[in-house]
Amino acid sequence: MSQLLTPLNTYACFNGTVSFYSHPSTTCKGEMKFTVYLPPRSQSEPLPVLYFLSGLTCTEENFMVKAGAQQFAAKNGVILVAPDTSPRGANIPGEEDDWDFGTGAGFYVDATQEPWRSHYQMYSYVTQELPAIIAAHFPVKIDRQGIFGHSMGGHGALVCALRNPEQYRSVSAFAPIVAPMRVPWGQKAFTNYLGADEETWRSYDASELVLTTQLKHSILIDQGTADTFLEKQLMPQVFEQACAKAGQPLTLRMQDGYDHSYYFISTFIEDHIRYHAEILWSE
Ligand SMILES: N[C@@H](CCC(=O)N[C@@H](CSC=O)C(=O)NCC(=O)O)C(=O)O
Repeated sequence: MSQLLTPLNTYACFNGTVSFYSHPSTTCKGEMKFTVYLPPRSQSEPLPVLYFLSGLTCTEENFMVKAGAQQFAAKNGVILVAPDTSPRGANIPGEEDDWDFGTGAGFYVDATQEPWRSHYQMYSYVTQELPAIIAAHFPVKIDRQGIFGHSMGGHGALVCALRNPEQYRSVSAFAPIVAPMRVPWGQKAFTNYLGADEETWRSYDASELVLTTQLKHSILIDQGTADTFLEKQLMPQVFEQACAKAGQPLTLRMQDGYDHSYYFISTFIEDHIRYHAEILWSE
């Protein structure tokens, strides 16, 4: 597993630092990028770490620039990590053709189909390679990890947490794709990355996973009512019903008038970071 990091840029932020890094990924077989926010407390003690998975078209930069998360990470003593959303420059035919598939749209799955399987291994990258790199280079409490995300990244966060309940103590999401098997974005990605057999899709669908694995803590989801993707791509009611059936505690907050943008995320980011910090600092 590669541990070589190339520092790119560093910016002072709320008495801590936002830093951009690049590294050769053995999982994705190419150069990958991520950003880290180190709050001031990390200079004197190891801290919990909170991973943010971004949505379609995003890079490692969107969340750090637009969400306004750093001041609340500083206040609550958590390190933030935001990876890129796909491999880049893999030279796979068609990877740049669509904004909702290929580059910028890795969907946090391990592709099993050609030509994607050689590089598009975002599930393993996010759950294994990246945490190992973070643990090797930054002052994190490795037994205190949380994960959250937006849209495609909300789907990724829920799937990573439900498949690894011992690894992630807390999970939340903004406007997540909670039922990818039933919606066009998910069906397109899963058909191409995972193949036509829909049975193989279940292990990447939060509304299926929650029926068999429940988490210790309540899941927090915020969803805007003015989100243009709400009915066709997001369908939070499917996850709500699955959680009710499985007995999984869920706080689903329908936020009146909010859309799918980072204006929505930045409005509620404080609540999410406080939710994670309370769990990650407890016990
Ligand atoms: N085609 C548009 C819309 C793309 C978009 O809304 N992307 C969201 C995530 S959608 C689900 O995963 C996003 O986070 N965009 C980046 C941003 O900074 O807002 C487009 O190309 O923008």
